[in-house]
Amino acid sequence: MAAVCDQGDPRVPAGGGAVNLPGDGGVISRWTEHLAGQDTVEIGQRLPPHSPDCAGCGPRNPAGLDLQVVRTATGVEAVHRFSDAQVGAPGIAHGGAVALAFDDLFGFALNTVGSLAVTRSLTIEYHAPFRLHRPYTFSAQVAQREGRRLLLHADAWDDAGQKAGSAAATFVVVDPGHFAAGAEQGMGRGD
Ligand SMILES: CCCCCCCCCCCC(=O)SCCNC(=O)CCNC(=O)[C@H](O)C(C)(C)COP(=O)(O)OP(=O)(O)OC[C@H]1O[C@@H](n2cnc3c(N)ncnc32)[C@H](O)[C@@H]1OP(=O)(O)O
Repeated sequence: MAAVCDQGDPRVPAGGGAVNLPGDGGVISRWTEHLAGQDTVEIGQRLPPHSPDCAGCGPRNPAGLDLQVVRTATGVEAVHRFSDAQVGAPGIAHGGAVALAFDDLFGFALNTVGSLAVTRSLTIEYHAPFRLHRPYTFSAQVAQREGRRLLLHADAWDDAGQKAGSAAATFVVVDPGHFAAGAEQGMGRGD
């Protein structure tokens, strides 16, 4: 099967694409192609970042989480340790950083349905504090599709198997033109 992620350098996803917006550096066209190739993604395979500068998964963003996401049988998964840069209360990850992790992981779950979509609503349940430097396993999947609406669910567990958080989101399917204004203004600091 064809790989959608260039394992050699996750900063440079493979592929081209028919949709090109000025100023996007090819990010939108590459991501659209990855989504279209969703049935070629193997279970356990790492997925490419949304962009090199993405706050959730971009390896080039020094303020980002640098999430490493893999495809699972039912959706996507990431094991993540929050760092000192994401501290809220002492020793505990900021709730907004946890929400970022869930939201970005939902963006990867789009690979299982092959649609480009954006977050319309996001609800987080914080069951327990997310401790800094401790590994948490985040798992997400698309639960339902109703027209343009995608209903998604995610959970996060600590390394003792206790649920630390869960999330529900509604994403709305958009076409690549949705990102045109942002692309014209530059999608990241490298553009
Ligand atoms: C660059 C590489 C790519 C990368 C792509 C992946 C990157 C993922 C990154 C993580 C995700 C993000 O951060 S995304 C960034 C944060 N999110 C955003 O910026 C989105 C901002 N919002 C918008 O642009 C807009 O509101 C849209 C596009 C989401 C929707 O606007 P619209 O197109 O006018 O659609 P609208 O008619 O309002 O709603 C569409 C349908 O959804 C329903 N709907 C609306 N709200 C809700 C709701 N809360 N719960 C249930 N259903 C709802 C409506 O009833 C309707 O149903 P019906 O009448 O059709 O039945």
